[in-house]
Parts: sequence; structure tokens; C-alpha cells
Amino acid sequence: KNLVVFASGSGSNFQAIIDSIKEGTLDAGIAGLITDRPGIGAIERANSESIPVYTIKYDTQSSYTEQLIHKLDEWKPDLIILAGYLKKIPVAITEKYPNQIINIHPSLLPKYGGKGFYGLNVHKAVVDASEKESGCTVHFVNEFYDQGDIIEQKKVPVSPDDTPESLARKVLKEEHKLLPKVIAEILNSN
Ligand SMILES: N[C@@H]1O[C@H](COP(=O)(O)O)[C@@H](O)[C@H]1O
Repeated sequence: KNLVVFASGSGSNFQAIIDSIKEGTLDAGIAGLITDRPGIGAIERANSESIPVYTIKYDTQSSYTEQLIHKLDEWKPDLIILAGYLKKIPVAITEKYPNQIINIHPSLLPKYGGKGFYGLNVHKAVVDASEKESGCTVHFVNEFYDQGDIIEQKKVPVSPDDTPESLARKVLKEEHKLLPKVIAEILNSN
């Protein structure tokens, strides 16, 4: 089974997928990594595994869509994974790959999701609201940020002395377990 991963940052979730394949807990291959910016940690991880990388040359929305259609036609994914990818997926792609695109988000959606909620500011909002628990969510991707059907969530307790940084570390640890697990479940159910 063929995976295509999208990332915009350090790529630790991408690495969790690579490690699960190496450990044999995920029976799949990674056809390629798509990024919207150069020089990120995810690209270094791909290079050390000789995984092909495509960096989008973003000028117009239509060329963005065309580049994605072209690359995905070439790499023929069975499943597309957004692992810390910040740019919106065009509706032409979500319609072409219904229930074949998943995203991981570092909160218990629908809380603290949507435009503007990404990275550390999610955890800052959780701590500022004195939430007792947070967590992470894997969901299908549709044309609205973080609003596709929820597939699975993992809860993480928030302790009174948690900072956004310490909470982010706790949640990221659970993300690295949840994402490969959900990918395996989807591939096994197809
Ligand atoms: N969408 C969010 O962005 C962060 C990316 O981390 P990494 O996978 O690039 O290390 C993760 O917390 C993920 O949930």
C-alpha cells in the first residue's frame, strides 16, 4: 500500500510513520513527501530514507492545485497523510480522494481546531482555558480546516503546572502512537 505524506515542519509525525514501517507494525511504503516550504526537518528525514520529496512552488491557487494533482497522479497514493501540514488542501483534491486523506491535530476536536489553531497556540489556548484534559485527533480531511469526520482521538490529562510547551510534548508523544495505528487500521480495512 502506497502512502503520500504532507508536512510543513520538523516532521516528527512523519518519522513515526517511517519508524512503524521499519519496525513492521505498519505494512506500507512511502511514495513521497510533499512540502510547502524548503529547508524543513521533514525534508532531512526524507533524504536520510531516500524518500522522494516534492516542494510546492506556490504562486497561484490554480498552479498549487495542478501541482498536487500531477504529483499525486504520479505517486498513486492509497492514503494521503497530513502530518503537520499548514496549507489548505484544495477542494479539487479532497473531492478526488474522498475518505483517502487524513490529518492529525493536537487537540480534542472540535475544540481548538480551525483556522489559526496550529502548533503551540493550540496548547496555549488549552492551558489558558484551564482545561483538565486535552489530546490529539486523527480525522478525514474535507474542504474545511479540521472539520472532517473524526476517526480516533487520544486523551491526555492537563496538570495544573503544565505550560503550553510541556503539554505540546505530552500530546506529541501520543500523536506518534495514534497516527501510525490509525493508518494501519485504515489500510487493513480497505
Ligand atoms: N499538526 C500538528 O503540527 C505538529 C507537527 O509536528 P511535526 O510532525 O512536524 O513534528 C503536530 O503537533 C501536529 O499535530
